[in-house]
Amino acid sequence: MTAQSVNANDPLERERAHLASSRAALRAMRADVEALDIKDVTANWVNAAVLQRQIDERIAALADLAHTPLFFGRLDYLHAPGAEKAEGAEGERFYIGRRHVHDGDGDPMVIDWRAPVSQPFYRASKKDPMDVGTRRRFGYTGGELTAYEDEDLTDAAGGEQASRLLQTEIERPRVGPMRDIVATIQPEQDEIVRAGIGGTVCVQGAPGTGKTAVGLHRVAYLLYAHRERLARTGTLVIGPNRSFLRYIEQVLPALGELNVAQATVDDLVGHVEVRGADSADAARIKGDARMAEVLRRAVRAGVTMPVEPVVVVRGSRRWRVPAYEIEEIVRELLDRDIRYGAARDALPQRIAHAVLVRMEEAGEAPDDRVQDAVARNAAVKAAVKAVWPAVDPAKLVLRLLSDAEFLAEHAAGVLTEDEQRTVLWARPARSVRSAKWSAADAVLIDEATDLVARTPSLGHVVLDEAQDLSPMQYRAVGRRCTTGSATILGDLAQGTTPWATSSWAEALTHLGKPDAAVEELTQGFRVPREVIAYASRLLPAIAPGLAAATSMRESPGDFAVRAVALDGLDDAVLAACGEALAREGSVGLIAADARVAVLGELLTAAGLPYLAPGEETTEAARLTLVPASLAKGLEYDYVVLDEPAAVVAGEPDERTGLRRLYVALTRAVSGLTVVHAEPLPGALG
Ligand SMILES: Nc1ncnc2c1ncn2[C@@H]1O[C@H](COP(=O)(O)OP(=O)(O)OP(=O)(O)O)[C@@H](O)[C@H]1O
Repeated sequence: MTAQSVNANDPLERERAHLASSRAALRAMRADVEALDIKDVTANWVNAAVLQRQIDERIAALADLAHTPLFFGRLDYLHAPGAEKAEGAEGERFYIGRRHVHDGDGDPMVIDWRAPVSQPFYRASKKDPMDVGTRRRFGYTGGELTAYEDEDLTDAAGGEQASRLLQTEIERPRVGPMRDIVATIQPEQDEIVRAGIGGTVCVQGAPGTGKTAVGLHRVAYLLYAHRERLARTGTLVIGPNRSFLRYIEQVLPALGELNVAQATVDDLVGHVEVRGADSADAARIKGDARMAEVLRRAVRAGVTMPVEPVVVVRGSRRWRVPAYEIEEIVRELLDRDIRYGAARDALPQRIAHAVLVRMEEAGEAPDDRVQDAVARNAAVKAAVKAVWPAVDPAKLVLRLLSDAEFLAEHAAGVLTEDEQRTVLWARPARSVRSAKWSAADAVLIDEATDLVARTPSLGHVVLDEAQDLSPMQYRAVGRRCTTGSATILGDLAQGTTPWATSSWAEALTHLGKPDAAVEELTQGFRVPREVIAYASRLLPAIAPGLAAATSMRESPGDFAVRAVALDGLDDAVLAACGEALAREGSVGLIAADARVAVLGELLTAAGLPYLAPGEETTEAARLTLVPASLAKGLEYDYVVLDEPAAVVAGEPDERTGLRRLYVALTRAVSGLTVVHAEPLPGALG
């Protein structure tokens, strides 16, 4: 492997020339789209608006961003791809980049990283060169092409060597939001990114192993490989909270994908305004999958067997369907596995059919229109209303949580009496609007809504930080991809909810994808070696059996644990922040939620401006004050961790506390300073 820097008249100049002409070609592609005149092709303004929006998106996607290099790699194939590998068959050269660029003749100048031809860039090795002779990686400095590095894949004898450019990319200081990793996706990551759309993949990975990155690149890949299908069905990325979503929101647009929706689980089930909170016990029971059975029973409980016949009067004739026959229809609908609302819609037609049979027996020849008319007949409507009443999902849940008898009736044998008491509201709510709904209640309403009418399925859903979901939340996500697939990302050791999952097999079952493959990522790209070793001391207590991540970072990282006297804590924390700010990159001060207000005042008094998590760090504003509860998924170059014991004490039980601490300890990219006055918790002491 050779790394080279600027040197006139060398291959680097030729590569720069290719970059310049590729950029010119991209500008031309953009100009072509901008010049499109849609006046002649659209007959009405609705079409015109839709088309114009598509054109605007295409123009945006064709932007030449100064700081995202147009290509980052080159593959020299030994033969033309697909051609006979006969002797003498000529090889072909492809530049690999974020998007496809072609010249005026339509010949490719840059190939999209997601194209099949690009795959060897990520996967080829000396053992399996995939018909590639040379793999070239490019190095950029501020948008300028400044270096390249070649790997001769035909030289099977020479060992595999780590790439300098890859190493530089991994060690690069972080500022601003999350960035894409297209230039450096690793083989085991690529396998997940390019997994087929048909299957659901679940990824267990220690902190910083690239789960989020892999999930986002997988959506981008699927959109490329199945554009039409996913444009129709939709894609969605689910993250734990707003600040996390803001942190990741620029990755997909940078890859040219502007139409991927983002949401939290709470957003998905936003049927009511959430203003209340549950005790941990109540939330755990409300999140238990057994609640689905309670709801199923409660929804169907409104169905009552008819006692009266239905009598339809048409003209001078009366048609009578006896109660027992309607009961048969109702029983049959109950037995069928269809939604409550769909069955309710079917019932009038079924009763009308029974009337029509009688008409035919009497020698009439009614057609479909007659059946429709009978189905709309007032007597039929009244019967349906009595037998199969409409269900308002929110009202139903309101009643379950307010009315002990109603709950007992449907939870009998499913929830214990104790559990029933725990979920019942202390003060029953009067209306859906005035009720103090909790997040778990909203999930129950979502389940009830789906029992009434099927939730539409998306084409692909990415679920990040999945370990924190309750079984009922998994069900809520699962019904949004019943006919599609999902990518489930998480780390059992980072589960910090009282209902956090302890097994992926179980989680996948609740999600409705029990056959999904579970993959594990162990190579860590974020946390320095010493820091991950320190944090991993907590693993036996928080997730026995899980392996610690390795660290791909060569620099050992700065790591310090400072014990101070109780009255010296605040000053020591300020000093540590000052030291971190003297370095390059972002700084995160992570503290127990209860300490955040005090620390905020302290920073302000010290003249240190700070941001909230999710607000974009810039060169000018590099310090973020992070409540431990929002640290998940985020990363900072330097982390100052305030009083670990307080972080642990902020959680309802010790294991959850230690897991929260594990999350906080694994946010650092270049260095971590732990400042404490109280004894260090658990295995850290
Ligand atoms: N192949 C790669 N090349 C370069 N950087 C990478 C690669 N994979 C991951 N990274 C970087 O490592 C960091 C951690 O990645 P990411 O946030 O996706 O990890 P994670 O597994 O989701 O972590 P956590 O469990 O803490 O949420 C990010 O800065 C990401 O860009």
